[in-house]
Amino acid sequence: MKLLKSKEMAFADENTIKLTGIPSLVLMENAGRTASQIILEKFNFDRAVVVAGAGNNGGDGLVIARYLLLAGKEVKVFILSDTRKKLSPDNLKNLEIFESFGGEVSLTGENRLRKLANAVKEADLVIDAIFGTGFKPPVKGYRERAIQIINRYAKGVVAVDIPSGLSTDTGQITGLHTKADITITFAYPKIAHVMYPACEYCGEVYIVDISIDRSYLKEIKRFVLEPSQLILPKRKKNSHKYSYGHLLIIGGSAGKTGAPIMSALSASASGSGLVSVAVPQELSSIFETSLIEEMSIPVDSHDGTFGRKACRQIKEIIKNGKFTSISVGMGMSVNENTLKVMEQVIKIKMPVVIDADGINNLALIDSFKLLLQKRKPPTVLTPHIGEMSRLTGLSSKEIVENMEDVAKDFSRETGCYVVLKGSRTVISTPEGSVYYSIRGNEGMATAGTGDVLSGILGTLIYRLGVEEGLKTGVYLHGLAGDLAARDINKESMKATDLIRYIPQALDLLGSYRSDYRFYYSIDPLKPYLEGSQERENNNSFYSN
Ligand SMILES: NC(=O)C1=CN([C@@H]2O[C@H](COP(=O)(O)OP(=O)(O)OC[C@H]3O[C@@H](n4cnc5c(N)ncnc54)[C@H](O)[C@@H]3O)[C@@H](O)[C@H]2O)[C@@H](O)CC1
Ligand SMILES: [K+]
Repeated sequence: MKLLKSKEMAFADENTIKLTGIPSLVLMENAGRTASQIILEKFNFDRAVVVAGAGNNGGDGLVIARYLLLAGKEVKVFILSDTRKKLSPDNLKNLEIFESFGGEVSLTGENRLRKLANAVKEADLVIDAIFGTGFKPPVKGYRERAIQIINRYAKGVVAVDIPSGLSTDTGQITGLHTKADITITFAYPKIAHVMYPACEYCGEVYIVDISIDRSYLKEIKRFVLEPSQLILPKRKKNSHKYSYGHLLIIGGSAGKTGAPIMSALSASASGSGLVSVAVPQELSSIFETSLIEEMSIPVDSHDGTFGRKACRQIKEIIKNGKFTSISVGMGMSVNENTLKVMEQVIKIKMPVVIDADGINNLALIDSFKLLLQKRKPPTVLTPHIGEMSRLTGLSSKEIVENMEDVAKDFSRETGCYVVLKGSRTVISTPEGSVYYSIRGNEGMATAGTGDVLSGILGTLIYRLGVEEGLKTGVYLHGLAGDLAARDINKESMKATDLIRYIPQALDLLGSYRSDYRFYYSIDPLKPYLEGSQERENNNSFYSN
């Protein structure tokens, strides 16, 4: 599904209203009606308080208030404005409708905050409709105090569109904001719903189809990866091992033999027909004993790393072998000879995934951007934040706060695919598409998980084509991590556990089907991934 910024959403809203003839009040009705349905399904409650702002987010809140009233709930509405004159036309209209249905509304400027606090204390649930996509920081005065009241006293919070006080277009926190149990957004998710730390305050995110004309968003090439949209590798009955590719892994050095081994095992688990690992000769016996199905190719070594002749030998190996893609860099170390190996590898006309020390070596070559630009076959770089910092000279902070732009700029400049790994992983393509993955968890912040990814990606870029291979590979890797976290725990899980969970992750992706509904969760696999601890913590109040 697409992932939007507030301006893009406003553009689609405005054009839908102007050019399709659907009135804005109908969009608001669609938004509020389905949102109230979600609220009634997800929560057991009698008393709700709706805290509404003066804009259209508040208008949505008033529609929700009406449907909750019709459902027999006790509903109190507080509008954070000192006068009705400041309300947006659709907000005011829905306020009047709500009142004609017998609803109770308090205009809450400076002086009714005590009343609001008492109502919030007594309520089972607060609907936060203060600010939506029209929010501009900072929050001040009585609105700030209203948010403090919600944060202090609310037993449950539903955010309409976004927790009020969060800025839609960034994962960064700009000031005080509400903290929601669930967030119900409209048409498409926005950046704050998926990027840390903001997304932690959204709770589970639901997306409601409000009848926006999608043709106005054709140009947007920013997506959240969805399991139903991913292509999976398939086997043909009439086939042989060469039908499924031969991945060449290049890496390893003394003390870091585990990295290419994990990469090789992951490649086999994700469906590579054959896997070979080119390694420093003196470490060869380690690979011979650790790898059974995968082959190792010893090359010249010196002091536990690649030797002087390794570069030429690797060139020959590739010339004479029938490889279909290369993953390079895992545990390779950085020295004069590995630098030469990297210089050689990027000249080879074959799709390549460059990871870890492959990136660190590359960053030391003066003209590395030029060399990348010159490459005809696809190049994939899989940097974590530190490696991206080495490639770009940007600080970690700059990268974390602008993952999409940093990855996109690098792709544009070099013609490479970038898989920028962090608490969220962002994929960017040379054509300017960006994919966000919401899969994976903090348990994967442990040594070796990147090596696992390099094996999966090296395999799937051949099996599925580069773009689809990266999308499926990144999601699969995160899903294996989420399954491991569910069954083991986030502290104890290790990179090798991820390899063990690749089969189950592939099965889950293969069996998952989605149906069209007026609303859906941003994470449809969540029910499959809840650990025993989460299941126990789910009290009957938030029932799903
Ligand atoms: N037709 C549409 O455009 C639709 C809009 N929808 C809703 O409308 C929302 C966007 O509505 P709006 O553009 O009216 O904006 P919002 O309702 O998000 O917020 C804007 C209001 O808050 C005020 N405001 C913004 N930042 C402030 C601050 N820091 N301190 C004090 N006041 C502040 C603005 O002056 C304005 O009154 C969406 O989030 C969504 O909930 C939905 O009803 C679906 C259809
Ligand atoms: K809100």
